[in-house]
Amino acid sequence: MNDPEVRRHDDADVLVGDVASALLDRLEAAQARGEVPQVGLTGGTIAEELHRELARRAVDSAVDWSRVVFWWGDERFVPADSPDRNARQARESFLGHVPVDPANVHEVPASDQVATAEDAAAAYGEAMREHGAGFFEVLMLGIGPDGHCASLFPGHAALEARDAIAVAVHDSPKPPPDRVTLTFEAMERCRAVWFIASGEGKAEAVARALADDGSVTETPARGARGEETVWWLDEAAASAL
Ligand SMILES: O=C(O)[C@H](O)[C@@H](O)[C@H](O)[C@H](O)COP(=O)(O)O
Repeated sequence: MNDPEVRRHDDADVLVGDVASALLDRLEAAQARGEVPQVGLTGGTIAEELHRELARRAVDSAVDWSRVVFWWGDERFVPADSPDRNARQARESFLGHVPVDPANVHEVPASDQVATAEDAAAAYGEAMREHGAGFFEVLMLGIGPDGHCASLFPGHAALEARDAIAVAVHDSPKPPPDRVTLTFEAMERCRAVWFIASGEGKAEAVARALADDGSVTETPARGARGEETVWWLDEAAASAL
């Protein structure tokens, strides 16, 4: 597991363009090796911008979208058609605009499909085991001002989860309160974990996440590491480094 790499960009537009370009290149390379790459998407505002940019660039890329498998790093435990669902936002901004194979898009079960967030986490983890995932080519993550990533929030029990791919989260400080999140253990099985962060509002959390010392309990993003970990930042988000 390598040390995190930081890649700085002038502004959010340049940041989103570079991440989109790098992701498309990585998917093409994986497919050229005969692989069917698995990608973990994330929620959040800069992720939405990335999704729109990917949809714009998809038509000119060599990626065979029917041979890319999509998962989510976390999801809100709300009804499937809720505007709060990360999957709904990703379908509207990205997946609905590229020819993915619906069988390759694995949403976390919603609150109108299973009884509890615990059931959703168990089913999602089982789906990942069945499909040989957990070895994501790339897992995308955002970071909150409090240093959370996915739905791993400061001081929450999910930070300590072991022997589980996904767990339920309740009383999330970021609404909605009930969620499902990948665990740090699942993230460590990813070839690459890519954080994307934009704006002054993230600068302090980014600096805490990348500091030489600090606690994962206080800044969960410190605990999210893949075989490689890249922080894609604009200058505003990098301004406290
Ligand atoms: O489900 C979620 O809420 C997201 O997965 C969450 O982890 C998000 O990535 C960060 O909170 C950053 O969100 P913003 O980019 O909107 O600040």
